[in-house]
Amino acid sequence: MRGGQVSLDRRPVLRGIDLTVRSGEVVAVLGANGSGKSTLVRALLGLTPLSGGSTLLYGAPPARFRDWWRIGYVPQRLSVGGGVPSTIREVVASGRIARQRRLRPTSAADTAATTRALEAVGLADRAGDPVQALSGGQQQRVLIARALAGEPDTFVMDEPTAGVDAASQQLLADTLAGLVAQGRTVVLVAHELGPLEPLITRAVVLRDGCVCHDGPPPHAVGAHALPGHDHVHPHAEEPPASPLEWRPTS
Ligand SMILES: Nc1ncnc2c1ncn2[C@@H]1O[C@H](COP(=O)(O)OP(=O)(O)OP(=O)(O)O)[C@@H](O)[C@H]1O
Repeated sequence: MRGGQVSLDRRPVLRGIDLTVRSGEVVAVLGANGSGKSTLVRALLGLTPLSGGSTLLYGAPPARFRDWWRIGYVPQRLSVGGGVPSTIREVVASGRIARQRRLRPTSAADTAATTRALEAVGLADRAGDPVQALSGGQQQRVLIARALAGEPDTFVMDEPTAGVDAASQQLLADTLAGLVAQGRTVVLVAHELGPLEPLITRAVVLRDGCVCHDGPPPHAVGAHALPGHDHVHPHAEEPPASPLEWRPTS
């Protein structure tokens, strides 16, 4: 992103962000409530339009980007509205869509990747359950599994551990560690890094829509010690984001 600006309700939310994420980096986007973290990751992916500046995905503007399978996006919340019941496996399997050719049936590779993803988040034994019946933390794990199932090159995760129990956070950290060792790239929004902290190679801290720190994370201090940290609590009143809004455009 170069000079990225976003205004929401005519209020500037991002005020000129320069950010280049390189292959293999594990970037934590940190900052106080309302500093613009979620807006930044959405704008990086073209989900929220820029009012100024530009953003490129693997060299292409989002409108012309075609290789959506390369990016696994974990939004902040799962929306299960619409009255159509989905099982955990169905939601996780939808992470394969960007890899599938139109009208091509599900392959053995799709099924195997979905099963691996379910195992990686500890939900394999509940694969047939409706997602509507899950707690917030369990739904978050479904969203993580959906991204894992797509076997992307880059993971973009908006608070992947919010509301997730300690054992599942450790499971995610172990899974991500393996993927990072294989050269995958990770950008994640976090308030508490927890078990993810050792993986982080770079911290980008936002304050009022500007980057106020960009560099190595201070070790063994956690997100709370970073400049600009003034977070109080995660999003209880916010409406859920739709998991279906992110679609490959090709
Ligand atoms: N759809 C919207 N319309 C208007 N304003 C919005 C919208 N979404 C976010 N905002 C505002 O933009 C600012 C940045 O929001 P954003 O969700 O990006 O912050 P954040 O750093 O992710 O916060 P949090 O830590 O609470 O998740 C906030 O002031 C928020 O109220």
